[in-house]
Amino acid sequence: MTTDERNHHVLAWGCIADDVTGATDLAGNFVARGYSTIVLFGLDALRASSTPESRLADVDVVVVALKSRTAPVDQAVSESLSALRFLEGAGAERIYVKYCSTFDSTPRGNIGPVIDAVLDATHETFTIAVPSFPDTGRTVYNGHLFVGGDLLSESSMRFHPLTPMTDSSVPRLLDPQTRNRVESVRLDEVRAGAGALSARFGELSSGTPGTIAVVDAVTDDDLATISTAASGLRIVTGGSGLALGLAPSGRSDAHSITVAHGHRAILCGSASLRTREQIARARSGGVPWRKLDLDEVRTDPNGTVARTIEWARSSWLDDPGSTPLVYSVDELGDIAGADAGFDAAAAIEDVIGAIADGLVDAGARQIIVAGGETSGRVIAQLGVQALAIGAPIAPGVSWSEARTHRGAIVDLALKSGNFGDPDMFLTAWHALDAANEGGRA
Ligand SMILES: Nc1ncnc2c1ncn2[C@@H]1O[C@H](COP(=O)(O)OP(=O)(O)O)[C@@H](O)[C@H]1O
Ligand SMILES: O=C(O)[C@@H](O)C(=O)COP(=O)(O)O
Repeated sequence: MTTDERNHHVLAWGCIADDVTGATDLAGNFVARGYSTIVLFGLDALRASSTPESRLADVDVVVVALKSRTAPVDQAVSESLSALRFLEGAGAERIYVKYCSTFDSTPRGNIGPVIDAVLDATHETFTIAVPSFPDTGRTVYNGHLFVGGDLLSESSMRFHPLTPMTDSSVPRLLDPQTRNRVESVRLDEVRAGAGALSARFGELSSGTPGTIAVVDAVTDDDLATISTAASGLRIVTGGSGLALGLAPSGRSDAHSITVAHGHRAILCGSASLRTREQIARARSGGVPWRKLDLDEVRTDPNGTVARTIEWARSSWLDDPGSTPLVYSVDELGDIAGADAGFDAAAAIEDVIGAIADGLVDAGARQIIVAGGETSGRVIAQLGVQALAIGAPIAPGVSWSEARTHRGAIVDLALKSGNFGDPDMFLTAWHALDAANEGGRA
């Protein structure tokens, strides 16, 4: 934390994340570099923080978590601008626009329109776009995004229920979304070193309209070079990986959360390949499970919620340490298309949100939620306004501490669809168990 002459709190970074798991992913990476970081949710949380000093004292980074990735473009832009105004009011020196490391978007947006709006509002004309997050297998080479060595368009992301990714070229994906010029900065230009790269950014930053440079990065060292070269930029954009390129802050107290005592549960609305692997591994590991029935969700959502909560209660009665798992997709064929006659995605989000609320009322205090959209719904339903970041579980996933609208303290692991080891639903609890003695994780 730094302070200016008027002893006014200055944030090193203010971040605008387009979904909730993405926000905790980014926050975890800032924490890993020693920045004390808080995640705030949506506009209500921002209004509640109109006197940021109390909530933001001793914080280096604020990540505002929106649920704007698949919102209508106008809404995504206006919410992002509200977040920007809040962050600027809170004294943010630099702004980080966070989107998915698999560039989840449609030809209309929302990545391009949000970047355009943030550049306009800050009177900046140049920024970089860096989706790479090598620790999770996402790399960019010659402008092409790879997921674990496969082109994005040949990865499981081509089947995403909301943002199917069928092209791998980041410049080609971004171009129809933005009013700015899109340029590609290749790996050899990155490997030429931070000085040369910074000069290249300088060349690209002249002229009208403005420019968004999609920068290749294959390793954490590339991210460090980009981060150094971009140190003069007020606005940066990317996945969370770029934060890992920052020099360490030197702070050793960046993460710490209360270990909440109570039952455990796992809630998955994610259809991602890795989540499906984690579900299969948990089921074969003996975790009690319940798969949501789409017909029942459509015809009797309230009954579905009530029966699921009752089932979880009976699992805990049988074994108080059990981790009941609720999910909706085993295989791609389970995903209801637009022809299902109802908005299955929204209905499942609503049901999982209500189940989360009921489970907390029933005593759940440690919960894994899989999927960004799903996590956004759960956070809204629980009325969570802020998250503190705790122990890491896997690249991009950490435990966090929340206070619900009824005042319960709950530890949450909000897991991006494709993140975490296949056995994460069995092993993520170890970080809390290990910290139990001291009560902090
Ligand atoms: N069986 C299903 N049919 C259609 N949509 C579904 C189904 N199960 C889950 N969904 C929806 O798919 C979306 C998954 O998005 P998200 O939660 O971000 O996870 P991920 O991106 O990992 O798939 C959510 O809106 C969820 O409600
Ligand atoms: O950048 C990433 O990959 C993640 O932070 C992320 O945003 C993933 O989104 P979901 O898969 O929708 O959780």
